[in-house]
Amino acid sequence: MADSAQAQKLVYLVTGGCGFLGEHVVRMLLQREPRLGELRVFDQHLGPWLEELKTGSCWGSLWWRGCGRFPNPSQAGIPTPAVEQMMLVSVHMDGSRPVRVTAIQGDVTQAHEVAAAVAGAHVVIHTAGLVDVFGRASPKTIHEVNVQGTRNVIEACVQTGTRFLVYTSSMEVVGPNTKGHPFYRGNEDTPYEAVHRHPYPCSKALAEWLVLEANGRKVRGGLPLVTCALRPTGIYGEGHQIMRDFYRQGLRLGGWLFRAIPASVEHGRVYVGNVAWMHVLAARELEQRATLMGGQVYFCYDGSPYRSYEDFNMEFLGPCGLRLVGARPLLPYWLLVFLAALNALLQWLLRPLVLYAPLLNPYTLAVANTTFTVSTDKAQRHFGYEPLFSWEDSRTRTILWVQAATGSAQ
Ligand SMILES: NC(=O)c1ccc[n+]([C@@H]2O[C@H](COP(=O)([O-])OP(=O)(O)OC[C@H]3O[C@@H](n4cnc5c(N)ncnc54)[C@H](O)[C@@H]3O)[C@@H](O)[C@H]2O)c1
Ligand SMILES: C[C@@H](CO)CCC[C@@H](C)[C@H]1CC[C@H]2[C@@H]3[C@H](O)C=C4C[C@@H](O)CC[C@]4(C)[C@H]3CC[C@]12C
Repeated sequence: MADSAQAQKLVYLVTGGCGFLGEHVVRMLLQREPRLGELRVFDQHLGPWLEELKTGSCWGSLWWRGCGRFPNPSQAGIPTPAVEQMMLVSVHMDGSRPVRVTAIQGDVTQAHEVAAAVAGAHVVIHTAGLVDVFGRASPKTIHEVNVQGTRNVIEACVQTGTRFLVYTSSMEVVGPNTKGHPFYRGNEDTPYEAVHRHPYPCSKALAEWLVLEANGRKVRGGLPLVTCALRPTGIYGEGHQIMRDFYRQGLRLGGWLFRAIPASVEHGRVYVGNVAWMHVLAARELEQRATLMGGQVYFCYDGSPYRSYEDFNMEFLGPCGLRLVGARPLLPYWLLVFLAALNALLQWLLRPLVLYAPLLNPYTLAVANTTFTVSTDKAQRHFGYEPLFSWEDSRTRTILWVQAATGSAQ
């Protein structure tokens, strides 16, 4: 955004700001976005850490909770959301600059709630999504949240005059595809047959398309909307629940995990802090580099090594005391396929009675068992992204988190 506006304080909205990635984006903005004046954290479930922030060393002043009125709702004639809101007034890390943080409990599927939250924001980072590859939610719900929710965010930007939108997409909009074709260290231009059947990747692909297609639409006031999409591979780091689940499973099995996937199958992984940093940088640069970045997609990458899903997890779980048994998969692949299909059948049979949603199903097996890694520098070339955290830092931080998060489980 223009140099003359150096002193201008910007209003950011992060949807899904209390999720695994969203929390890191929120914290990153507070730490690393000098022009942040107000931060709106929009989520269906507000995290308790938001309240804890006010007592942290970098936060202060006052906060209040209740049915507060949203600060700027009437600007575009948008009604205020009928949701509980929590408002925090904070100071920035260096103690020099006040940043207002407003937590908004809301649902992206509700257009009026989204519009009220977006009104008056300069930039929207849309990370809210229903991440479900285990069959916990219905395909309809996944579509509503991921596709209709994204449509609502776009329409809210158009109606209220917000010009900059960064969307958290996923590697899964590309693949692995249903045919199990490897994507070996590919980039944004690598040809690949992107064929999806599962509701989650289908919804992410459709939502990404909506976001990219909206680039250039005129927003209220007549200026064009500028959008881009970031595609993380498998994110890891502090707050990664599946990593914690694997650790707990290993503890239950006496400290052992059993190899199911060949070590030669590479699965792309990226540290959450670097993904968050990429979002902050992309959002910051969208105005200045609108022509270059508008309508573009970027894989999220960093210095994390190329490994199989299980070997990569062992980088963290090993130092926490777990061992991965077997240089090769202990079960033949056909048996895994059978077990995955059995799980799917059981899920279907039991659905009227109980939700059975194990980690292993035909889709997760296919993802874990198909090479999908990226090698690109597009984000560096387009908006100057360099990973903020080295592999060593990312690894250490994740290990410390696993140890702390699971301390009580031991
Ligand atoms: N975790 C990964 O490995 C990964 C990889 C690639 C892309 N992504 C994408 O990153 C984004 C964040 O994923 P995550 O792993 O942090 O998941 P998450 O479930 O931890 O976070 C998603 C957040 O969105 C919120 N949310 C869900 N439905 C909502 C609704 N209807 N209204 C408002 N908020 C709602 C949730 O409450 C949650 O806080 C998602 O869009 C996901 O598709 C994740
Ligand atoms: C076969 C099992 C033996 O141990 C291992 C199953 C692991 C799976 C549960 C996970 C393997 C790959 C993961 C996915 C991947 O990292 C990328 C994703 C993209 C993102 O948009 C959402 C999450 C996920 C689909 C992630 C989910 C868990 C895996 C399928």
